[in-house]
Parts: sequence; structure tokens; C-alpha cells
Amino acid sequence: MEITVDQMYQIENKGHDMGFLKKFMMENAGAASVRRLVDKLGNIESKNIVIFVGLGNNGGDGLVMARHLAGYGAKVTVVLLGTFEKIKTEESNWNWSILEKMTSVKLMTGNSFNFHFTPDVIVDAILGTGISGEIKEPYASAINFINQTDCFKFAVDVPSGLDPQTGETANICTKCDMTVTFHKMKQGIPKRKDLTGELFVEKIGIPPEAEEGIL
Ligand SMILES: NC(=O)C1=CN([C@@H]2O[C@H](COP(=O)(O)OP(=O)(O)OC[C@H]3O[C@@H](n4cnc5c(N)ncnc54)[C@H](O)[C@@H]3O)[C@@H](O)[C@H]2O)[C@@H](O)CC1
Ligand SMILES: [K+]
Repeated sequence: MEITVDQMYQIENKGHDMGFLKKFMMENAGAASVRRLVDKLGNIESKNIVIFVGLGNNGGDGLVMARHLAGYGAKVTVVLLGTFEKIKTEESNWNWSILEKMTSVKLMTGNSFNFHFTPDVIVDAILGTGISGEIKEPYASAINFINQTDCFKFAVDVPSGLDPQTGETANICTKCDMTVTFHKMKQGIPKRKDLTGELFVEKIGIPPEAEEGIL
């Protein structure tokens, strides 16, 4: 079953109000994404993984992935597309502050993408269901950088630049090898397999009762 982005936000908020906090949803989303990535790539120990992180909860999912990937022994670099004071949500801030205590994850901010290594994997945790309008900087430069690399690309929830409701793309969009979306498929995502690559839906523990009156 495919649902609308608006329904997704309503379900998310109802789950949160039931006590299954967005922080828990984010944890499960990040964990499920890493499991899919490890299933796909096999041993990721000491692989160079760069995670581009936006300032919303799509970015938050990427921060959770960074922590889990460090646990698998991957060499993880997080590029926050902004400054940490600009992180918009409590859930993302919570996960950022955990990473600040982890020497096993390298944190970068701003929009300098000159890595002195070649990434094996890039994770696109820039934009998700909160996308609106033309992609502004520094997200645009990050998306262009991602598209000119030839490593494995993984999109969190939706390739950044693709509107998960309509399936339309903004001025630019990441073109990925794999996408994991959460809870239920959003109507616009399956329309663009050319951008999503292999597409998966992962349950993230939202109580089915959170859908009552919405679906
Ligand atoms: N729906 C759910 O049940 C869950 C959602 N989660 C994640 O939360 C995401 C939605 O989070 P948010 O609502 O914070 O939204 P996003 O994280 O998708 O993006 C919002 C941020 O991007 C900025 N932005 C929007 N359009 C832009 C543009 N064109 N150019 C530049 N910046 C732009 C906004 O100012 C905002 O800061 C989902 O995609 C998913 O990844 C997960 O945490 C798991 C639970
Ligand atoms: K994304």
C-alpha cells in the first residue's frame, strides 16, 4: 500500500503522541538502513563511508547510521550541511551530541567536500519528506558532488531532490543505487526507480493503531 506524505506525518505524530517517540523511530530507521546496507555490501569493515547530513530528521537518520556503521568497523565521515546550531530538531540534536563523543566517527561541517580518500559508499541523508522547492545551497553542491562520484550511493527515505509525494524532481536530485524508505511506501517514490535504485520499505516500530483514522 502506498500512502501520502501528509498521511506519513500524521501517523508519525500520532505514534509520537502514543509514546513511541520520533527519537525511537529515527533509531529504528537508521538501524534498518544499516542492516540493508550491510546485507548488500557484505563486510564493510574499514570501508570509507561518507554520510551527507541535512538539518532535518532525514539528516538525523544519517546520524544514527553513522553510529551503527562505526559499530561495524567502517571508517565513517559525517558531513553536516550547515552548522550544528542550525540542526532543526531535538531528535537530530540528540544523535549529533552522541557522535561528538565518538572518536570513531569524523565530523565535518560546512560545504568543503575535499576528502583525502575515495569514498567506497556515500549515504544521502540530506532531504526526505520535508523537501520543498528548488534545492538551495549548500544542499545543491552536495547533491552535485554525490552525482559526480562513482561509488555506491544509498538514499535515506528518498533520493534528495525527489518529491516523495509527486515523484517530480527539483532542479537537481541524487541518483542512487539503493533507497530504504520507512513504515510504508510514499506514492511518488516508486515512480523513479532510475533515481532510487533498489527500493526497500522497512518497518520502524510505529504502532499499527497510529494509523487509525488516517489510513
Ligand atoms: N515519517 C516518519 O515516520 C519518520 C521520518 N523520519 C525522517 O524524517 C524525514 C523528514 O524530516 P523533516 O520533516 O525534518 O524534513 P527533511 O529532513 O526531509 O528536510 C527538512 C529540512 O530541509 C530543508 N529544506 C527543505 N526543502 C529544501 C530545499 N529545497 N533546499 C534546501 N533545504 C530544504 C528544510 O528547511 C528542513 O530543514 C523523513 O524523510 C525521514 O527520513 C525518520 O526519522 C523516521 C520516522
Ligand atoms: K535523502
